[in-house]
Amino acid sequence: MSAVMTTPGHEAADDVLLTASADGQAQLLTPGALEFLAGLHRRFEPLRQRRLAERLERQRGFDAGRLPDFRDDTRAIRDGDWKVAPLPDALRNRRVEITGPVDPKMVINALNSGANCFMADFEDSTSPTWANLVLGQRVLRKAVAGTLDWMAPDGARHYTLRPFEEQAVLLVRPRGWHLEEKHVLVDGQPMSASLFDLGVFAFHNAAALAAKDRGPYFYLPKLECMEEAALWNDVFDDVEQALGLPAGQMKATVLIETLPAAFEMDEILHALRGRIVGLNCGRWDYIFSYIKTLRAHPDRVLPERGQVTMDQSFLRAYSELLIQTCHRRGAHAMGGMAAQIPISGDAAANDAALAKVRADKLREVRAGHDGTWVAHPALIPLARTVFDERMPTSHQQHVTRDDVCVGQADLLRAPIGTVTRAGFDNNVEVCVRYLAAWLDGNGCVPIHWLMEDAATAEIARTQLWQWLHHERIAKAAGNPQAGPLHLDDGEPIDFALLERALIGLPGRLADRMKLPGASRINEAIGMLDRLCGAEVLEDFLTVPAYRRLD
Ligand SMILES: CC(=O)SCCNC(=O)CCNC(=O)[C@H](O)C(C)(C)COP(=O)(O)OP(=O)(O)OC[C@H]1O[C@@H](n2cnc3c(N)ncnc32)[C@H](O)[C@@H]1OP(=O)(O)O
Ligand SMILES: O=CC(=O)O
Ligand SMILES: [Mg+2]
Repeated sequence: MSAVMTTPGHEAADDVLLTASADGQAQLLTPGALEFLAGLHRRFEPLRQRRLAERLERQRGFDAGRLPDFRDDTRAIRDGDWKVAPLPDALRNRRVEITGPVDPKMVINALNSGANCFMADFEDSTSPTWANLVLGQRVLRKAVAGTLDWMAPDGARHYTLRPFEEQAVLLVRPRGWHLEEKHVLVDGQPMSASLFDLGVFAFHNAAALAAKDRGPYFYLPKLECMEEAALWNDVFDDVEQALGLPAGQMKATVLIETLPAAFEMDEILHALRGRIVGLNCGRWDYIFSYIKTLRAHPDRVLPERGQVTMDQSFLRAYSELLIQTCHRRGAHAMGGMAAQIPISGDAAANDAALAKVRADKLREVRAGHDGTWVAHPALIPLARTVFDERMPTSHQQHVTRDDVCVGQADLLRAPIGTVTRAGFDNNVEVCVRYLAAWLDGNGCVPIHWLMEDAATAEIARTQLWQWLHHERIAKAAGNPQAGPLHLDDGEPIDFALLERALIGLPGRLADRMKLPGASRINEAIGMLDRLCGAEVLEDFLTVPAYRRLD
């Protein structure tokens, strides 16, 4: 193999070019690993591109007035009597799962947290700087090997892992199909971020996991249809063959977090039936996807973010359909993330936040979910108590929810509500602060004591766009009388309102210079202004933002 030298000291396999360098990269991206990644790229990139083109085509249909619906051509799958493969022991009891970005302290804290599972996240909560990705993969490799430790920079605390049997079961969430890894060029093309994240993790950890009677377990984000699930399945088959793993050793849990995917839950389970272990209600991306998918439907505008709660009927329908579908097929129906995190220094506010999380978990366990997510270790006992009290068995697949009857209209019904000035301003603030932190390498931040990540920020961004463009969209949809939307105090939602909110924002931020990503706030303001002003809604905030990273 003739190696191509890129950055001095960073070797790449034939026709693989690494365009950046980070600590420990040479031990991770060895010639063997790069050859493996190049193989994945060459075999699957054309299909990925086809699936992405189909997304655009599907969206063109929705923009022309069509509404998402259950497919006619897959009726036999929905009506058929089949089950997914049996679940591995390690993923039978998933009542509390903690999630978080992949820095060493987080990973150690999460694995030690007492949760049943830990989803190490390269997607919504990680800003994909090259340094973060390389560090994250190194950290996970050490975690699987049992050698991970971390010293706090001030030397005050040394973090080490609990014994393996006491650790949460590790699942990894690679980035979605829409993202590229620009630092790895194969034959001159950037490789898929999904294939990079999954490929590097599987390549380095499959053998060590197999030795512990585990496998590479993944959460798959932002799928839109069964063909995308089938693509993942082909990738898993290919990786298993290449690494000499038994078929089906790699497991998948799919996030149902796009509106189109809610109409294909059976089909997605079927496409991955040899390895899928569950579906998860990724509620934040789902709300974002609802807005994005129905952007050209002026009768389906959502009220402000705070009013779009899981008890709204379209979200209840989605989660109940997910439970019914999973339990019919022998898969777990995982709940999702409440955004509240513990509030320090204000006992009353903390009690109120925890009460909201408790109510959310209670709703999930009563509805029939087999487990749930928490964003913070302090929420684990609360979630565990709620599930232990009402779910004495390791899961509740016996709750078949035959009473649930969800049709197209139920999944699409827009909630009635309002947009307040505070809600509008909060969307602006969340977008700007999140984007600034993300550009600075931090993909998950607390803002006003709520966990904010790429999915929650996307809701804020797309809502602003949808409200601001409502009059134009409504006229294009055939309503020449349409006017702008209004705040509940009567002020029109227009670009003047946005400009005032953006200009006033820096002055409203207390201790601005201490905020994560403080130095990039003006850049984030400029980006949000452009994203909101564009006639065409950008599909993902992280795509233009990624061009500014590294
Ligand atoms: C929509 C979705 O996709 S949801 C999934 C993606 N989002 C997530 O995973 C959110 C993960 N959560 C987080 O990143 C964090 O909880 C934040 C950013 C919201 C808040 O973090 P912090 O401000 O550090 O919280 P806080 O100071 O209260 O943390 C206390 C301790 O808990 C640890 N901690 C907080 N959250 C987590 C977590 N998710 N996993 C592991 N440890 C955690 C902190 O590292 C800290 O540890 P230390 O005492 O050893 O220093
Ligand atoms: O990934 C989870 C979500 O809610 O989005
Ligand atoms: Mg998500």
